[in-house]
Amino acid sequence: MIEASELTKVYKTKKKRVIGVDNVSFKVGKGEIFGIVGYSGAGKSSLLRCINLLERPTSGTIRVDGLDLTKLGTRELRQARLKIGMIFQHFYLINQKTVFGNIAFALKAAGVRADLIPARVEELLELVGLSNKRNAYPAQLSGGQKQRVGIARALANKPSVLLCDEATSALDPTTTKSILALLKKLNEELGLTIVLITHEMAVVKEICHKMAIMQDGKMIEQGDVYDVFAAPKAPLTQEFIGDVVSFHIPEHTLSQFSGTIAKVIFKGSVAQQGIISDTLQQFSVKGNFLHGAIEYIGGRPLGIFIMELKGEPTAIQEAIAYIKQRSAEVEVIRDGLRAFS
Ligand SMILES: Nc1ncnc2c1ncn2[C@@H]1O[C@H](COP(=O)(O)OP(=O)(O)OP(=O)(O)O)[C@@H](O)[C@H]1O
Repeated sequence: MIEASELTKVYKTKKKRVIGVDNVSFKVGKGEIFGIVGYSGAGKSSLLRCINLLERPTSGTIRVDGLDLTKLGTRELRQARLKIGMIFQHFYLINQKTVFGNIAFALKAAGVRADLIPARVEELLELVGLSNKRNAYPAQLSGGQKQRVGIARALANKPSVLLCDEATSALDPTTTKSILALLKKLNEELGLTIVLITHEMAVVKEICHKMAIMQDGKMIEQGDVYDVFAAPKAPLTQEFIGDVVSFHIPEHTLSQFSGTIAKVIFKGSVAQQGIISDTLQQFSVKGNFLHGAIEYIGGRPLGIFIMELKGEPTAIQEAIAYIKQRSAEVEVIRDGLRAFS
């Protein structure tokens, strides 16, 4: 559906050369929601804008529905872009037009016959839950309602792809949830492929199937959201995940426990908790749960626990190795204190 290969975007100003996107490759399958996370300046907007060629990549290719957009002429590119909708953090609605007028404008601009426009606008208003606001002006709408107009406008020409540029960053948490729920509904009901950029990991956790982390123009890690949450590799990925799944135990609290402190992450089934207690019993290791939760990512449980393990050091090592074999990730945060004293 979307295939970016070795995309690079270099900005040249009079004084310097800035690499916005640095040799990035990724694929997004049809009907997937792909989230790109990174701090400000990481290159997210530049990359997103390369997908519909709002920014022309300096090198590399971008294929959407099999078409290499970098090879298209102006006319063909305009046609291809109709199949790639886009929404923005600041909505960019036309203030002088009503909600109806804003959506109708997108249809008119795409050359839709005038007599077909009203019915299609009504259909779109229904889809985004704004039928009762058709005659309102943007100034009379809340942020969430404005974004719904933005979404309706982006979907006017029945695109197969929707690009979301920090679409919920200007919204409060409750409104963010309702917009994310709408995007998910559109993804499921229309089979819409969505690429979103955000600095909020909660957005990715809420609706994305796949994700990537960007830093200094590069994609430093990518994969299924569940797998990345279960075993983040890059320190920046771990930092972002820590925003939504935090298991920080203060030093002074940890110092009250003398055993080995381990973080245990197990995937897929809540029942696996039993594996840990059975294993500890088998190896004569005592375990204390200090902190823990089961997070649901895309509906799949991911158990994350901080434990104190007490016993003979070799028994602890064996128990950890055994738990690892049984589908859990174990990271020793601190070795036992007394065991080594
Ligand atoms: N038009 C431009 N001219 C020169 N440099 C640019 C231009 N657009 C972006 N950049 C630079 O490219 C790099 C990536 O910027 P980009 O806006 O893509 O990052 P971002 O992750 O989207 O950040 P933000 O969330 O703040 O927009 C930055 O160093 C930025 O200054």
